[in-house]
Amino acid sequence: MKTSVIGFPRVGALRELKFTTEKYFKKQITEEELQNTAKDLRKKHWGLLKTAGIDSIPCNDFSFYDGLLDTAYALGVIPKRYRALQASPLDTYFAMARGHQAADGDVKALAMKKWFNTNYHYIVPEFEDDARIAFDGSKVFSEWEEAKALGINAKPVFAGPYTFLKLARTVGNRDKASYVDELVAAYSTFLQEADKRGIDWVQFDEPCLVQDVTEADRACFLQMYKELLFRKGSVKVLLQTYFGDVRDVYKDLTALDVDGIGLDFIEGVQTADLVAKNGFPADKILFAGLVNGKNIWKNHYEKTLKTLSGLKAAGINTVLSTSCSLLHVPFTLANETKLSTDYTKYFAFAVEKLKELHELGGLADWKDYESSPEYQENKALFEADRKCRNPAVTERVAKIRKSDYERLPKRTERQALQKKELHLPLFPTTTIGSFPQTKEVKANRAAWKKGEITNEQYVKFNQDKIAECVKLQEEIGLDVLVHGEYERNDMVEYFGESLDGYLFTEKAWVQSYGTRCVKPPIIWGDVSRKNPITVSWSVYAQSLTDHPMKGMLTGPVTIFNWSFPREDIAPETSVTQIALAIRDEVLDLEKNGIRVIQIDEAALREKLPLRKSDWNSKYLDWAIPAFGLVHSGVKADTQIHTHMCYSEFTDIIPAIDQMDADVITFEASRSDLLILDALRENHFETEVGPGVYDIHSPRVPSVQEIVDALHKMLHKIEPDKLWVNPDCGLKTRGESETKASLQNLVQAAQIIREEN
Ligand SMILES: Nc1nc2c(c(=O)[nH]1)N[C@@H](CNc1ccc(C(=O)N[C@@H](CCC(=O)N[C@@H](CCC(=O)N[C@@H](CCC(=O)O)C(=O)O)C(=O)O)C(=O)O)cc1)CN2
Ligand code: MET
Ligand SMILES: [Zn+2]
Repeated sequence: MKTSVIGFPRVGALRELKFTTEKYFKKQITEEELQNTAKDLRKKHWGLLKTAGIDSIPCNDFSFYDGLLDTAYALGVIPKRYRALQASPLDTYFAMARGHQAADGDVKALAMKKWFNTNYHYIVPEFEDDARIAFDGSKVFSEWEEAKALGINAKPVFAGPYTFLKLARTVGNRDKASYVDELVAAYSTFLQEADKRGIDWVQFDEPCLVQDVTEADRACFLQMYKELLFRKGSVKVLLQTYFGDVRDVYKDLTALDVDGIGLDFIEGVQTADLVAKNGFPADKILFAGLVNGKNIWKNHYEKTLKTLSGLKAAGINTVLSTSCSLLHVPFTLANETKLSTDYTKYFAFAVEKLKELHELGGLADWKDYESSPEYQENKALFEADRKCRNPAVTERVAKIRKSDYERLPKRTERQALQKKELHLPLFPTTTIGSFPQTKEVKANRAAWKKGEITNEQYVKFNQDKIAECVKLQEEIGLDVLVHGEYERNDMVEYFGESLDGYLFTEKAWVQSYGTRCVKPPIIWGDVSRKNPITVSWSVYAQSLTDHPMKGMLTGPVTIFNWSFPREDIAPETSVTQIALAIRDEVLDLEKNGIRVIQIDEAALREKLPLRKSDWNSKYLDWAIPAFGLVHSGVKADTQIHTHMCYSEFTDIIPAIDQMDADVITFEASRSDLLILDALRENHFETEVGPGVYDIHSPRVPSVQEIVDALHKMLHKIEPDKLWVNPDCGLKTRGESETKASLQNLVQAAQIIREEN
C-alpha cells in the first residue's frame, strides 16, 4: 500500500529555521544566507521522507512564517499598505506577518488567529475591495524544482480555495462571494502551470470542510471546485481534509471530479461510518489519515490494520496517510538523550512516524501480517503494563465531592469584600504575569540546566530580577503586581516539569507561530504535585512590596491542552488530576499570604468541538467545573483571576461566567469589542480587564489611544467592574517598550479615574 504525508515540520530538528530567521530579522545575516538555510532544510527533510520510502511527498509545506500567508502571497492577496513599502518580496511577506516600523514606513501586521483546535496560529488574509488577485507561482514551483532535482516528483501543498476564503476577512464593501471568480481563475492558473511542468499530484487542504457547512457554504464550495476541476488538465487533485470528519459534504466530495480525497480517521469520529455507509467511488483514491499527526504515541498497528483491511475488503483504492500535517508534532526522538528507552519506545515523533507509515503500508499488503515481527513487537508494546498508574491519585479523585467544585460565598458577596480588603482604586491596573524574557534570563536558565551554575546562583539571579521587576512596577504605579515569571521556560512546560506523571523532552519543539515554538510536556501517567511549585517565588516577591502580589498559575485545561495527552484514559480524567495538583498550589499560595491568585486558562476554548452542532458533547461539562475544583477552597477575600488570550468566547459567555472567577483578563485590543456587548447582554458577573493594547507588537500605545479604548469599554462595562491591563503576558517584548507602554497605561487609568 502506498503512503502519503500531508506536511512535514519545517523549523528543523534543532530549530535551525527559527534561529536563522530571527538573525535575519535582526539584520545579522543577508537574505541569501537565510534562503540557503531554508534550501538546506528542505533538502534534508525531503531526503528523510524519500529514504523512509514515503510515496507521496509534499512540497510547498515549507514556510518562512505560515502556510496560509504563503497562499495569500501567491494569490496576490497583498493589501496595498504592504505593497506601498516597496520592499523586496521577502520583506513584504514578513511585513504582512509581523508589521514593519522604520523610517520607510509604519504598518501593523495582519491579524493572527488560532489554527483550528491546535496551538498553531495562522495569519488572516485580508481582501481589500481592489485586491489584485493573480497567481504567482515562484515559491511553489521553485520548491517543486528543488525536489525534482533530488529525484522526487513532489506534491505541492496549497490551502484550498474554500478554506482560504473562509479564513480570510474582507475590509472593504465587497462580500466574500464576490471574490470567488477571481480566486478560481488564480487557482486554475496554478493547476494549468503545474500541468505544463509535469507535476503529478496537487494537494488542496480544505480543513474548513470539517466544520459546520451551511447551504450557502456548500454552494460556494461546489461552485469553486466544479469550475476549478473542469480546467485542471491532467494534474491529479487531492482534496485533503483534517481535524475532523466531513459529514456535511461527504456525498458532494465523492461526486466531484477529484482524483483523491484525504480523510481524517483519528479526529474524524464519523469518518469510518461515512465511508462504510456511503461507499467510496472506484475511480478515486482514499487517502486514509490513520497515523496521528498531533500526538506522539506510537500507532496502534492492530487497529490501523483492521481499518485498512476493511477498506480493502470494500474494494477501496487506499493510500495510507497522516491524519493531519506532521507540523504539530516534534521533529525526531533522535535528539532526546535523557529520556530512557523505557519511555521513548512508546513514542513516534515526525521522523519516526515516517517509519510507521512505511511499515504499516507494507503490512497492509500482507495477508498474514499478524505473524510479522513488526506487528508482534507493536502488539506487545500495547499489551504491556506501562506502570503509569498511581493508586493514591485514583483514590483522591474518587473522593471528590460535588461541593468541592463550588466556591462559597457567592461571587457578588466576595467581590464586595475583596474591594474592602485589597484597597484597590477604581479601574485597578495590573499585568498578565510575564515580563520580558531577555537573553540573560534565558541564558541563566540554560546554564543552570546544563549544571554550569549552582541552584543558589540560579535562584539568586531570578530573585534579583524579581526585585527589579517589583521596583519597576511600583515606580510605574501599577496596583496589583506580578513577580515576572522569570523562572519559567514556558507557562505549561514549567508546570509539567514539576508534576509527577509528566515527562519532558530536550528538543521536542513544535511551531506555535512564526519563529516561536513550544515544547509541550508529555502526560505519561497519573498526575500529582510533588512539591509546592511557585510558592517560594511569589512569597519572595510579596515580601518586597505592600501592594498585592498576584500569584501566577496555569489552569488544568490549559496545561492539558498544551501537553501531549495520554491516549489510554479520557481527557477529563487527566484534567481532574491536574486540577487537584493546581488546587494544592492555590491553597499553599493562600496559606503563605498571597491574596490575589491568577489561574491562566489561555487554551480553554481550544478544544471546544470545531462544529457548533457538537457543542452539546461533554467538553464544557468537565472543562468548566475543573476550574471550580482548582479555586473552590480559598477564602472569600482571596481574589481569583483568570486570563484568556483570545476574546473569541462570545458564544460561551455563560460558561466562562460559571468558572466563578472574580476577575478575568482577555485580549480585546485587536478585536472590535463585540465581546463587550455580549458580556452585557449575558449579565456577566465576573470583573473584566479587556486588554487595552496589543502585546504582540513592539509598538508603544499612546496615552490617548488607551484612554479612547477605555472610554469605549465604559460604554458597556460598569466602572466598578473594569480593570486596566495589557492583553497578554509581556515575555516576548523588549524591556524599554514594556516600560513605556505600562507608563502610558497607568497614566490613562489615572485620567479615567479623574473623570469618574
Ligand atoms: N505553551 C504555550 N502555548 C502558547 C503560548 C505560550 O506562552 N505557551 N502563548 C500563545 C502564543 N504562543 C507562543 C508560543 C511560544 C512563545 C515563545 O516565546 N517561545 C520561545 C521559547 C520559550 C522557551 O521554552 N524557552 C526556553 C528555552 C529557550 C531556548 O531556546 N534555549 C536555548 C539555549 C539558550 C541559551 O543558551 O541562551 C536552547 O534550548 O537551545 C527557556 O527560556 O528556557 C521561542 O520560541 O523562542 C511565545 C508565544 C499561545 N500558545
Ligand atoms: C499565553 S497566556 C500568558 C499568561 C502568562 N501568565 C503570561 O503572562 O505569560
Ligand atoms: Zn495570554
